[in-house]
Amino acid sequence: MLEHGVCYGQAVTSTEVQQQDTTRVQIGGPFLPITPLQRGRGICGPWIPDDGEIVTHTVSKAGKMSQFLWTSKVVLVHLGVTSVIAHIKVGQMHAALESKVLVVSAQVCGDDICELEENCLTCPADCGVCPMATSIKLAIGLPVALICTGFVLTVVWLQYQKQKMFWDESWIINYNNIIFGKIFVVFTGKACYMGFCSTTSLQPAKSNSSISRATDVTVCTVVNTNFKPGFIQPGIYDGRTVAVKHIQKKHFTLSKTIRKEVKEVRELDHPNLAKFIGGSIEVPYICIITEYCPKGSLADVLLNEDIPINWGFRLSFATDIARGMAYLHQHKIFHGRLHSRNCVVDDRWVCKISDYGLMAYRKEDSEVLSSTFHCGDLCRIYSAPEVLLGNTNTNTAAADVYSYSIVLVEIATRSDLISQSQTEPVKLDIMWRPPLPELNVGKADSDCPNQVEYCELIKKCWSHNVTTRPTFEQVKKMLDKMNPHKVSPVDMMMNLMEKYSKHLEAIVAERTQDLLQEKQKTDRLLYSTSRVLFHSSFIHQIKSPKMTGHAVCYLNQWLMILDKDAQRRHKVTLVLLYISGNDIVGFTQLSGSSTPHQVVDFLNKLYTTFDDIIDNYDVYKVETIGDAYMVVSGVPNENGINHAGEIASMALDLISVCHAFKIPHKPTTQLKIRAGIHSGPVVAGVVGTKMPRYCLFGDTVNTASRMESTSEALKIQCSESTADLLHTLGGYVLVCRGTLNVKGKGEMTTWWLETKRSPTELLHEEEPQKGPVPVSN
Ligand SMILES: Nc1nc2c(ncn2[C@@H]2O[C@H](COP(=O)(O)OP(=O)(O)OP(=O)(O)O)[C@@H](O)[C@H]2O)c(=O)[nH]1
Ligand SMILES: [Mg+2]
Repeated sequence: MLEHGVCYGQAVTSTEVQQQDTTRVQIGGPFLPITPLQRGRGICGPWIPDDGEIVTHTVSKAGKMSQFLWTSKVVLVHLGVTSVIAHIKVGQMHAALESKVLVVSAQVCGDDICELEENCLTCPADCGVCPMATSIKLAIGLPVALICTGFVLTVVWLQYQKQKMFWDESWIINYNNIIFGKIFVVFTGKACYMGFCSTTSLQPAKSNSSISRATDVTVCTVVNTNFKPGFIQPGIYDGRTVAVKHIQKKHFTLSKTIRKEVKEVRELDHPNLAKFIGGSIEVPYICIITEYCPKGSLADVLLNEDIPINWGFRLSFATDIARGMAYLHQHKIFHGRLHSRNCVVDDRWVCKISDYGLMAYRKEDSEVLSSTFHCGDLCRIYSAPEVLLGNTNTNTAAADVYSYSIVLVEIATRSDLISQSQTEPVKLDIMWRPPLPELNVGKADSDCPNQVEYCELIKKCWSHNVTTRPTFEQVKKMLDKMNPHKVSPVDMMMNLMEKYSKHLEAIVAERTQDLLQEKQKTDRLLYSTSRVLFHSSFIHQIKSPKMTGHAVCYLNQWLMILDKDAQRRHKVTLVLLYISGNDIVGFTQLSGSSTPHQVVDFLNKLYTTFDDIIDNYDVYKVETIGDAYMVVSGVPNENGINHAGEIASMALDLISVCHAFKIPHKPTTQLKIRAGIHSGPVVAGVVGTKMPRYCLFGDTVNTASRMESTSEALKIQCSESTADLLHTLGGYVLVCRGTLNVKGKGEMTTWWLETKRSPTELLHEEEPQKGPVPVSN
């Protein structure tokens, strides 16, 4: 059984192990490769034969670990649970120790041996790095290739676009497609503004072009003498308003230079640049079409004293120009003609640079190529000294900065330096500078927030030393520093408008107060007048909330309201009282024998007494004409059949008061009045606009009048219809007068109204009266 021994002394190499197809196992501690019967090499056993029998044997020697030969370890080649039996011989004593161990495969990555179980993925250290899979190669290579191709294509495309843009002629506008309105020019004494008339008058341009254009040129030449040969005309192109700048050229060639210029300006896009839209190249309608800014040029805005421009606005304009110019310079475009008329203000109060670039395109026949400003000598004030001296190219960044300094002065002073220069030839001196603005410093809106820095900026910008002039980027920063809490122009405008509206509100409140006071006065007047003219219920009606919207003070509206009343017929009772001096002498005689003053005094006293009485009844005094006093009941407020009773009771009161009434200037003369009452339908309404009166119309009025005229002094005559109503109401004593031949009416039975029984009298009556009151003839 112990035919195989374990021998020590020499370890095999891994190559050998591989070659010998052995398995290395380790049961703790250093391992030994096991090879079957390598006796020749001094190493033997233990080994496990193929039959699976687990047999091993070793001879142990005691000793220290360091002495090498102490171990009794057995190296097995069988995986799984196996027994390790150690036969130990100490002297004569033999001992066998068995230990069960689990033998596992030991793969060591990093031993420079690529085991079977190992591969490039699990152990690249031993087996080497796997070659890259084709899919990975594709996954990496494809995007890289795509990116590279994309890049190349983009470059090519950009180049193509550049070339395409260069040759592209879509910007060329057919002049016929521009619709022009009539130009109007507003003189403010200092500046001219141009704008549109109503769009209804718009006509296609060419039809009347020669005349209208000539006129337009004349207008503008007159206004801006010598300043500009061209002019800006607003027009409508492609549905939007555009600024059309005509160029006076007899010939036009779309040269490469012009194509290049156009391409340059078409590529520009900045909120502070008036956008180039296109141009017409058809002689003689050569023009450049740009975005139209409705507020006009900066000069127009600054010189218009009606526009409140606080310092927030001014700095905003200055910043806008600096931004636009910085953008232009960034694109290597130098303006060369920067002045306040080439800065335009849009409807949002944003300042934009106009007339930039396109030097060859806009060059007019009359211009010398080298000249910069169209405005000639007068525009010299904007030209940098080095330009005037001809030392440098006309279009330089520094020259633009110099021009900008003059614009800054204009912004600060709101003055027209060009007009002033006409009277000050000194400005033709290249050393000339406008005086630095004297600005108010303070916290108010109208004050410059930082006068020193603003003037410093101007000085730097117009410095004679070109190199010390700031760039527009620096100018922007300086302005930002000056105006740290800047607000957008629209917000500023809103603030201004808010202030303005508050101011307006105060004015409106004041005016409203005045109006209210006036209204109160009118109401008072109206009340007092209407008390005379109308029944109080009308006034109430008119002033009721229902009538809101009808201006109380407008009499015509009253008439409308009251006229509606006329559409109805009312059942009313009317009394007409007529004054007669005595049986023989009527009112005419009475007034004939009295002074007018006495008559007025007398009537006033009488009617005041009457008016006091009628207040106690549901009646409405229709009118008093001379000696006639007409009262009605049943209108405007209907009251069933009570109108007869109300009028009857009132008439009795009036007659009784007449008994005691003393005519002031004839105290001994008994006042005698006649009264006649009739009930029937009337139409009520207000007629006329002058002294409008609530009048009653209808036969009832005539009949009542007949009742009065056929009545007797201090008596009340009633028609049959009134008598019937009074009988129905009860309590009235009526005596039938008999039959009367009434003019226009024929035979009429009439009644005298004698008295009215008091409630107590009525109670004491043993038998209540049935039917009509007993009548005594
Ligand atoms: N409302 C409005 N007015 C403009 C516009 N552009 C120019 N203007 C006005 O038209 C006037 C004439 O403009 P231009 O023909 O360009 O002449 P200029 O600007 O004075 O001078 P150059 O441009 O240097 O030739 C300007 O002074 C402005 O008052 C605009 O877009 N809108
Ligand atoms: Mg211009």
